Amino acid sequence: MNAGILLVAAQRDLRRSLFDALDRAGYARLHSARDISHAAILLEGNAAQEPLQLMVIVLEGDEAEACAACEQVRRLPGAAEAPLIAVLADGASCSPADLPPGIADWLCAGQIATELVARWQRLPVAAGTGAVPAAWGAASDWRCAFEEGGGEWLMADVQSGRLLEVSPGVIRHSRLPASEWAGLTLAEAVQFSGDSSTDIFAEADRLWHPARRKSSLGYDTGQVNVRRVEHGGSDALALQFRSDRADLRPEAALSLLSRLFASGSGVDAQSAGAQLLFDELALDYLAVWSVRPETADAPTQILQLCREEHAQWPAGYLQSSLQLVLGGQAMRYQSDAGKLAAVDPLLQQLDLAGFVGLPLYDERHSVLGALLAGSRRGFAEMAVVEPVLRCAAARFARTLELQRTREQGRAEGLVDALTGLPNRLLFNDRLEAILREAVRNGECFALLFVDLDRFKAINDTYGHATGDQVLRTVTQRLRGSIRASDTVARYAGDEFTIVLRHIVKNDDVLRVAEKIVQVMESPIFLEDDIELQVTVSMGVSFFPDDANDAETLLKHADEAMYSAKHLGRNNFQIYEVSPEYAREHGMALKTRLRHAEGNGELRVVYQPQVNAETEDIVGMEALVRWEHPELGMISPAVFIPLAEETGLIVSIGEWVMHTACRQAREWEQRYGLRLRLGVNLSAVQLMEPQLLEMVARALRETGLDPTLLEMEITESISIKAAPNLVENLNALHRLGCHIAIDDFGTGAASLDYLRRLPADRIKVDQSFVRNIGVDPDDEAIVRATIEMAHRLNRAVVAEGVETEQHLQFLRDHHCDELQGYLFCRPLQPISFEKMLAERQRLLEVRQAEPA
Ligand SMILES: Nc1nc2c(ncn2[C@@H]2O[C@@H]3COP(=O)(O)O[C@H]4[C@@H](O)[C@H](n5cnc6c(=O)[nH]c(N)nc65)O[C@@H]4COP(=O)(O)O[C@H]3[C@H]2O)c(=O)[nH]1
Repeated sequence: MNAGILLVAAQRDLRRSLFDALDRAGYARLHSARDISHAAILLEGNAAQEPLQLMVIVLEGDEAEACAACEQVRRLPGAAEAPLIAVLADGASCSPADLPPGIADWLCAGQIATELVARWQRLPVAAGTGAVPAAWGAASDWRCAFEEGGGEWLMADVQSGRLLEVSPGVIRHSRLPASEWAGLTLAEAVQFSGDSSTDIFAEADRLWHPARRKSSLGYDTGQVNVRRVEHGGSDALALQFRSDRADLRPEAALSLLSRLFASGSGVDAQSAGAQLLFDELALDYLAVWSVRPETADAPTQILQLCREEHAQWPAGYLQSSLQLVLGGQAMRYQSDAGKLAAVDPLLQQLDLAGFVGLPLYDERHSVLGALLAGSRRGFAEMAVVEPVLRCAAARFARTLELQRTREQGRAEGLVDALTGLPNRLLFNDRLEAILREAVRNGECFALLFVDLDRFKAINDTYGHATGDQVLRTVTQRLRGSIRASDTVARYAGDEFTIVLRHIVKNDDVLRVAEKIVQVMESPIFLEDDIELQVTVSMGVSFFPDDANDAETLLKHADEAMYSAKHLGRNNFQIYEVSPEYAREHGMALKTRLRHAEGNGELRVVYQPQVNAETEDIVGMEALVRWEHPELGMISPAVFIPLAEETGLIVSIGEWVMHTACRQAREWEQRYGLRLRLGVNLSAVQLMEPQLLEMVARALRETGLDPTLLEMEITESISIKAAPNLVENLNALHRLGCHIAIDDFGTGAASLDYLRRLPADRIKVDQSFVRNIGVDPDDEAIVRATIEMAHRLNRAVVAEGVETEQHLQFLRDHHCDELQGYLFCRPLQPISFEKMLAERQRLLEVRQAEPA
């Protein structure tokens, strides 16, 4: 039995690529972890310390960080002996040479899809770990190492010391036919430098030793390692040889790529990257050209390296190879580029035998330029040179594209001159950034597409100057209707776009949309006593409910805006998915949700609650997240209703309860802080006859003091419609747990709730808190709620505290505790723990200071 494969990568897309690569190859039991603590949680069930089949860890940062990460991963259950493959992330500043000992192999992040499985299968250690693919055949037979990939392996009989077999890699790289190897002794084939070879053979220690391997030119220097294996039923020695020869090998190519990627992406980095390619691939010519198909300008050379100093450079239009590449044709000549010389004066002059020409493409696959590389000797290892050049070409293309986008931005400006709002270009950029952040934090946001009704008529009747005044007034009104953290932009002539961030309930957005429609209805008074009324039609789409990407979200909001126009203008419409799509999408999500818990895709994050006066932490709310392998972080606002519909909420809720109680107990023991833990209970859970038993079990198994646990129940549950609700809550109260009423003020039964339920605390809903300083009616609700709760001896927590103004108001009105982004966002356990440790450190420093 083995415990499966562990994947550790901080970046979601890398985690995804690792998972996909192994999943596609048919490996089961993949534990995909964000970091070491997450990995520890996933391997928690591995108490028997079953060995892991493989561990793949993506390394970021410098050498010390990489070594620390490898050491930590080794300490996980079942990880001590498991083969470890390191992946160097693009940002890693450690080089392959710095990698700690004990790494079975390494590759670059960009190689995961193509290389990971092949490398794993090529790893000799893979053979001994059980569930390896059938292609490996009998685990004890080392023939697999000979059949897979291009590595250099030599196998010798222990008794006679004679070679049994050499891999095709040895034959290829030594340039000696198989017949030359047959019958040789190991000592004739490989010579160790320094040490006595017999000792090394005897110890078979798997360390890399300097050595020379026979070749057509005498010997190639390099390194060798030796292992004792069973081969074809008898004892054998397996030697793996790594040549130092200048010829580019896969390993050298990967190392080159990793250095290329580490060289950054600016213009200087581009020259440094080109120089690296030129030196390492031993090129005689390397050039990068740029072309702008939208203009009639001739292509320009942006970079050139050449060993021939006195070449007469023909103009670009005379270089037929360049013209072909700029026309989108890739060229690839291993050693016969000479035949192009007749038609290309450059190749003729440089006398190139090997030549590769690659178009540089932008995102839309238009040609932006060309990469040309040539060698007089030809390319011996074309199978390696070409992919390296392709990766380099993709990188040059990205830099070129970025430069052009920046130039375009500067030329067009990013801010609309009339209204001072971001223009379409800047808005699109911001929307992408908001989207990335929302994915990272599992947040929802709304996109509003606002179109002025009949604006053209205003322009035609009153002139453009009046039209401009109207647009400025509309801008002010839009800005006044949203929060500072939201974004409004002038998307085109009379179209505006708005992003409302951090939304918890879709109803909050509807309130803002209603408000915009209303404020627009007030007349606009212009110079010359002109009074106008401008109305808007608006469409709303939601992330992630309606789409996961910016383009589709905009498209959906735009479609909804057109339905608002069709419905008589001066209104807003929410994007509605077609019933079939909703059904399919919902079904697919539900199916995935069934496996989310088992697949380890659920996470619990924790948001601190602080004392309103001291701002010191007094509690935390546990909030669940679903890290879907394809869709990214899914907000509970999306999947809790699905979980409720399917009944899965019972097991998900139980998992959250256990995880959060265990975490709270751990922090309590480590920091001695008696932090209250708030856990949400859904209506479905509250009606469950086994609720009390489930909570009692979680408390018993984790050892958390019941008085530290607080159940958060939403006020929108109807007491009448929920059998067992009052009994369940009374029983939980008797157990010692606290009860908090969540979203207070949003339901119709607030007072009834307070009267009939054993509530200790109420949480003022964030839709009211958000409007402090904006809407006097909502301020009055917050004030009244605090007063009433205090009169009934209940404590009050305000949710969604985002600004200093909110804080001041709540303090002035004696709210007890606060929760919101002003203090802290919901945090992953590792970050929450860092915060607790930092708090403790500060306290200790303060105590140590003389009074
Ligand atoms: N805009 C804004 N938002 C803030 C701020 N401070 C906190 N929030 C968000 O407000 C929500 C507070 O949780 P809630 O009202 O219980 O509302 C929760 C709760 O009703 C439900 N939920 C979350 N976890 C669970 C769970 O484990 N079980 C159940 N049954 N429901 C859960 O999903 C709802 C949404 O949760 P989240 O998306 O995590 O959203 C959280 C939190 O991220 C702020 O300053 N500004």
